[in-house]
Amino acid sequence: MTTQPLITINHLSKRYAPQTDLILSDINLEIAPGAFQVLLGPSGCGKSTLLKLISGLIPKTSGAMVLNQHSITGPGKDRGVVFQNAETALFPWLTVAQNVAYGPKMNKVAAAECARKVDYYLDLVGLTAHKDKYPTELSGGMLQRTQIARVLANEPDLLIMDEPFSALDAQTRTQMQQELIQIWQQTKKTIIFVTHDIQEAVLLGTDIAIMTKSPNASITANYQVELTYPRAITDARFITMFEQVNGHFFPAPIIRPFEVSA
Ligand SMILES: Nc1ncnc2c1ncn2[C@@H]1O[C@H](COP(=O)(O)OP(=O)(O)OP(=O)(O)O)[C@@H](O)[C@H]1O
Repeated sequence: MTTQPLITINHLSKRYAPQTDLILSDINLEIAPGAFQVLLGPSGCGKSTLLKLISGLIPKTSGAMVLNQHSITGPGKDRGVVFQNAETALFPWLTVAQNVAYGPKMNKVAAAECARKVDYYLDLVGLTAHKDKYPTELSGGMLQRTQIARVLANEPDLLIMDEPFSALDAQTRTQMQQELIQIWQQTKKTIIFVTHDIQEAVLLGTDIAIMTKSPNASITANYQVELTYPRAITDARFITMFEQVNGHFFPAPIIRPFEVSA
């Protein structure tokens, strides 16, 4: 990495209770400013645990995490977290616009600036026409867009996303993936995005870190994906990347219909 990393993780380990296995063991990762870093691993390997550590929501067992040249010791305004379940992350008694305004208001941002931020981020996620609706009146995709706008309105350096699209139907998910790439390109935020979906990882990431199973989960590779956006799953280079990543989890070659012999 030639530029100074935004975040550096060195020899990070985590166990939840004394005398129990390490969930994460010796995690090492550098993330460049502006990267779209995907964390890809099997269910239960500790992806959410790693995100919670980076978010400062839980303490590490050992190792170091440095963000913007400061050690991570707790939650901070420099990080914003987008959760899988947007419904529980939003305040149901506030409208879409009020949910987005919540963070800036808490941070005592002046009313005019707060209104400007709300307008800007609602426009960015395509929700201007729905700003007066309440969360119960929104679709799954709209809920997730609201959550993204709400987090972005706090203008964090790092957007931390924990399987944000996994509860959505396939069509909405594809649309949200495309929209997220546009949001990322427009805001130039650094994103850490957890998924266990290999296709989603190759569609989105500039970098894809491969996690092994827990206990003692670690990162065995961090692929730089050289493909331009928007990416097409039918592109030969996409398929090559997919197969390379897939090989970490399913060593046998993928059998395609045209390869199956009668
Ligand atoms: N608060 C906790 N106390 C004890 N063990 C925990 C706690 N939270 C998670 N774990 C354990 O840590 C391991 C990793 O869990 P984690 O949720 O981080 O994995 P994950 O990769 O995000 O899983 P998934 O993809 O299924 O969401 C699991 O064995 C889980 O049971």
